[in-house]
Amino acid sequence: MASTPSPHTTHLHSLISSSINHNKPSNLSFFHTSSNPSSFKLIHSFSTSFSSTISNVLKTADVSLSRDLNGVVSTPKPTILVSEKLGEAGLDLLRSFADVDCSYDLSPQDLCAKISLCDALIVRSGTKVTREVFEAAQGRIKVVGRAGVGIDNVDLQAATEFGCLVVNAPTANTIAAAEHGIALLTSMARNVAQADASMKAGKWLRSKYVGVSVVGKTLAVMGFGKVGSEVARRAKGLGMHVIAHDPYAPADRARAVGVDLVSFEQAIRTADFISLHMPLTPATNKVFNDDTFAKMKKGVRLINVARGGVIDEDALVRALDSGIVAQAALDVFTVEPPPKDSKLVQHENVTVTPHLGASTKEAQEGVAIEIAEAVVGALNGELSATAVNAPMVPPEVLSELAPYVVLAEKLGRLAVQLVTGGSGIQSVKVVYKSARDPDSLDTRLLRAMVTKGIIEPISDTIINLVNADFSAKQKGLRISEERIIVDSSPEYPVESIQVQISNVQSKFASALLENGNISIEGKVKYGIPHLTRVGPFSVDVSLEGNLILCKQVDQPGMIGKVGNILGESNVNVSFMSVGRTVKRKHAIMAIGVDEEPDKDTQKKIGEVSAVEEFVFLKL
Ligand SMILES: NC(=O)C1=CN([C@@H]2O[C@H](COP(=O)(O)OP(=O)(O)OC[C@H]3O[C@@H](n4cnc5c(N)ncnc54)[C@H](O)[C@@H]3O)[C@@H](O)[C@H]2O)C=CC1
Ligand SMILES: O=C(O)C(=O)COP(=O)(O)O
Repeated sequence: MASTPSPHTTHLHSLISSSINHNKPSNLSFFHTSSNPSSFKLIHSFSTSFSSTISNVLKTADVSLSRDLNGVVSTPKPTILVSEKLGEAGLDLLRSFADVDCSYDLSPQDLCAKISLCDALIVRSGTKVTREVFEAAQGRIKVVGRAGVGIDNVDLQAATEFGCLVVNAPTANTIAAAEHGIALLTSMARNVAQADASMKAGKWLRSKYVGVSVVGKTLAVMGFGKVGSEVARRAKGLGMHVIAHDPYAPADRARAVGVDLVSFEQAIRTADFISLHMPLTPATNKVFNDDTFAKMKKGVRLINVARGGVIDEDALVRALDSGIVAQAALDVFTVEPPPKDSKLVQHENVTVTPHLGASTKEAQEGVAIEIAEAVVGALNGELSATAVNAPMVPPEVLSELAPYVVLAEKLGRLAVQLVTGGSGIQSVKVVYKSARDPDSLDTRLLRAMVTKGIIEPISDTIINLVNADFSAKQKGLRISEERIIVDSSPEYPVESIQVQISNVQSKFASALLENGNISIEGKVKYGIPHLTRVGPFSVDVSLEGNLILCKQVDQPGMIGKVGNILGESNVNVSFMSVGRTVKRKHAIMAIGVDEEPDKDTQKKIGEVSAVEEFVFLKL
């Protein structure tokens, strides 16, 4: 039996090997391209190995190492396509890490043609990242970065299905958008744009452009998020009475700004000015329509720096013509740019800007840096704090869960290999034993990794944190979780993880519990994932290399017999553990092996008279 390496080394090795062994040809390996992984000095720091684990979770990086003629290992740079103008500071940051292709104004066809050569795509609001784009990417694109807030131009469902992470830059343009909202509000109230245009046309129309004052007027802020609350704060400074409608905003946040949260109806019935700051979603699509305009105070003034699609634009023209809406100031449109003959744009009571809300120098530099950091981080395998279609897992949680993440995937991978081929897996249960309060144990990562371990060996799909739940659902696989509180140290997040697969046949009957479920259980010991239970049998082997599970009559000499057969075939045993339920009845041998025993060797093991069943499993 091999001696146990130092926990730290083995921990690192297990983290690395998990990313190496589990890569598929279509998803280039993160660390090496050699056929002999052990020939590499792969890891020199914990942070590198840690990032490999995270990459394994996200599989966002397509960063293979290669050797030059002198054998020096180098990492080919990823390629990032930037399809709309981005601030220089962000571009510099991207260029220090990747080959950056700034191709603005691409047609949808050109975008589809380019995308399969890119690892990441950075867009603003002008690029439609459709399902066709993800299909055309042929699995290469790993991250879409939206340099701004609204992600309605990205098909999130398609991104998720293709395992592509979407990140945005949610904070850097908030003030710019709020300032633009206020600029539109005040310039509309005083007819600044119209008066300016008329003067430039040689006119001097003082009585035509008498405006309205804003002080004392009621402003309804629709959507009390980052931009909405900043607009509210500024409007208070102008002496306006501010109310807000937002079904998800906490009342105390509104109170802190001196704003009353009211219902949608109350907001639109009582406001003199209505400013829109909600996202465009199926629920908000055309929420301002003939019906809602009819309920508004006659002469209301409307500002939209959110998304054009929240307004039925034809209905707005009607409301302007009838005088329900006295004026509108619009930065955003259903179709951008709107048609040149748009009645709305041409309407004399409408002030328009070409989607300039985020367009200040300061905001654009900020957004560019924010998105560049998010995209580079994601390509490096870090979980993003601004992920839009994946759970945001704080770094401290992630670092604590790292070895359990590896354990979870290996248990999934082992469990599925115990299922007799052809049995459809429908129901998997993951049981976590932990001393921690179930509410403080975030298991999304672990569940995703169990799912990955189960699905990847039996499908072509690369599973990651983004698409794990979706892929399971697609395959009709129900993954349930149970958390059991145990009386151990809460210092460790998880005491053990058990994976059960129900209603299937097993090729290793000893892995079945009394309830007929295949069950395997593991623990992290000294940072190393271990298999600790197979069905009702206790074992204790480090989850590295490959594994032979062998059930035999519990009698002397069995270890020697099987060990000899493996030795004769030059198969190196790394770990071995024997477990039994009752003395001298049946026992299970769990043998870690470095090489895969050939068919002949496996046959010989099966022929040992006391061996009742055995199975070879790849980790
Ligand atoms: N014109 C421009 O250049 C810019 C436009 N925007 C747009 O402004 C909008 C708001 O951005 P942020 O404040 O940063 O986002 P946010 O996510 O901080 O705020 C949005 C708020 O809308 C609320 N909301 C969701 N559904 C709602 C509904 N049915 N009714 C009322 N409220 C609802 C949410 O609860 C949230 O509080 C987004 O659509 C964004 O795309 C943002 C920046 C620049
Ligand atoms: O951040 C947003 O939601 C915006 O609308 C800004 O859009 P832009 O990046 O200027 O095309």
